[in-house]
Amino acid sequence: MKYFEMAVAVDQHHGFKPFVRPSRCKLQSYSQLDKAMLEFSQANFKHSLKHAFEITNIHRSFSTPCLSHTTSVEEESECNPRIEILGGHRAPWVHALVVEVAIAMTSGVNPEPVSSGLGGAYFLHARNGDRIAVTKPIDEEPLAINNPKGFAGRMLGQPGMKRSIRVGETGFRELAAYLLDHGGFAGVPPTALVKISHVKFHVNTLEPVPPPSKIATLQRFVDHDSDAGDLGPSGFSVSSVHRIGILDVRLLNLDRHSGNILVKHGQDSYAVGAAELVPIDHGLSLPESLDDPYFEWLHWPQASIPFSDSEVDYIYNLDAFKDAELLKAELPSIRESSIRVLVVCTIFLKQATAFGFCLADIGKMMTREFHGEEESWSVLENLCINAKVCLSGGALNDISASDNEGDEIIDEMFHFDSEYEDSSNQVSNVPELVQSPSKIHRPPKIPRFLSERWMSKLHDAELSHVNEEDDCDSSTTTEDSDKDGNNVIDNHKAWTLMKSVSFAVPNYKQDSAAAISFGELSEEEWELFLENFVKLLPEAFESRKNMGLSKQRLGTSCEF
Ligand SMILES: Nc1ncnc2c1ncn2[C@@H]1O[C@H](COP(=O)(O)OP(=O)(O)OP(=O)(O)O)[C@@H](O)[C@H]1O
Repeated sequence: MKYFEMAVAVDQHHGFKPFVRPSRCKLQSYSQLDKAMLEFSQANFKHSLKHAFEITNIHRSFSTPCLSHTTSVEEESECNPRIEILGGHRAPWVHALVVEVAIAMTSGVNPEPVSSGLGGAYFLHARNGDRIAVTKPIDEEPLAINNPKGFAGRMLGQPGMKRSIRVGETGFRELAAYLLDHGGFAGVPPTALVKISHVKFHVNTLEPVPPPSKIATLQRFVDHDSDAGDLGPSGFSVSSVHRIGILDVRLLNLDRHSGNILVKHGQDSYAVGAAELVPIDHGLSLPESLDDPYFEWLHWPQASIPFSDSEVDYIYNLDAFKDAELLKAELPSIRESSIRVLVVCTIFLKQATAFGFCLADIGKMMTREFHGEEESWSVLENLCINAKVCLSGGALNDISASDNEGDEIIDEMFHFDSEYEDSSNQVSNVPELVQSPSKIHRPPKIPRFLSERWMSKLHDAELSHVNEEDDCDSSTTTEDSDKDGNNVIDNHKAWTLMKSVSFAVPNYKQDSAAAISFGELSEEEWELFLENFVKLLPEAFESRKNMGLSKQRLGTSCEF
């Protein structure tokens, strides 16, 4: 049983800020505390302000580490540890977590640096020594200026470990993952974005400096027995694997390695399928452009088991646009380009599930393939390239007229972060494995579906699964002559043509420097892109299914 006194402090920048200190009021549970804190902080502004003034003296006299009502001058001079919520106010359990941490900070225990991982992470302890939270300051991320593990060097906002995610922006994504994990479906631990002041964190300087204020993620510590890297997957429950996989697909998680999955054994620690999994570390999710995800579960047998009815229901009820609104409301710092990646991946997941694919099928379609030293676009990326090709409809006729203009249109379809090239020169102390490629290549060549060159390529391509009618239609009716006798192509016919061939042509060669992004599209283009994308899905899925079935047939008919 815990005893708390609750109060709310207010400042003009951050609104309501809860603080507590051990006291007389009795609460039955943390959920009750969380609810009470939330209600309290949402109370009438004037009342809370008055209350804040009333409690200011109590706060000071007790030297609590809580959120106080102070001016910025007072704030500077005050040196008690402080914590305030910057993001996640309305998320469940967040207030209880922050309150608990605030109380723990009274004990003056220093954060315990976590040895694993590439970024700076710290365990926070309760007075009794139990770990209660993990905090990760954003300036200690891998490559960020104060990284304590030798991976420092870049400025906030420059490309990070993954070029599609900037340094200093992984914290938003950790909170986004928690916000999007509706009903705790995947079990992302309660997470908030906080500002922590007057606490000893790492700073890369030899000068003695007072502990700085840091923006950090704060996540509930989850008791666990090991991580997924310590065990074979046979012990993991099917639903745990599916739920984490569903989250990863929605977020296009680039970093779901086994160390980012905590394992809690069931009562019988050796029972098959009994262990529950807890996903952590979502900082490399929601990239600004499509990228190559890493899904550790991809080859676990559980991922090939069909989704259960309740999982299918959950997926069916996902609303990509509501999720986008949620992120915009709760996390204004998340970029539109990342939100659009969420929308594309959610639609892809929903449609693929409705088509009957299992988690492994879906994960594979999102992952790039390597052939020798060459990497090829994923099925999802190919789809998006094709849906973007359709957007250039207005300019399509121009492509055949001039190679240069055609190149421009192709360039527009891919995202090249010119900052990347510039910023890579400023990198220092960055291990070779994460340095930028020395040369930025041209974008991958994609078929110019209206140029003569591309048309002839199409005819050469193996169109085994394309039905004859479409084939015949596309070859005879898509080209007309303009008044100068040049071939021009009607957009509608072009669409029909593209639809019929887009999954028959070989994967376009992937170029490591290119990425498919959506942030640059106007609202109108974005809507049109999504329309195109959804139209293309059934054909792509059918094609994929046929590939799978033919492989299966090959397998069963083989005699050894
Ligand atoms: N919510 C949590 N509960 C328990 N332990 C945690 C939690 N979050 C992180 N940890 C522990 O802290 C370690 C480092 O955390 P995390 O993986 O998030 O850091 P990172 O620096 O981003 O790592 P990476 O190099 O994998 O990106 C984890 O391996 C895990 O042992």
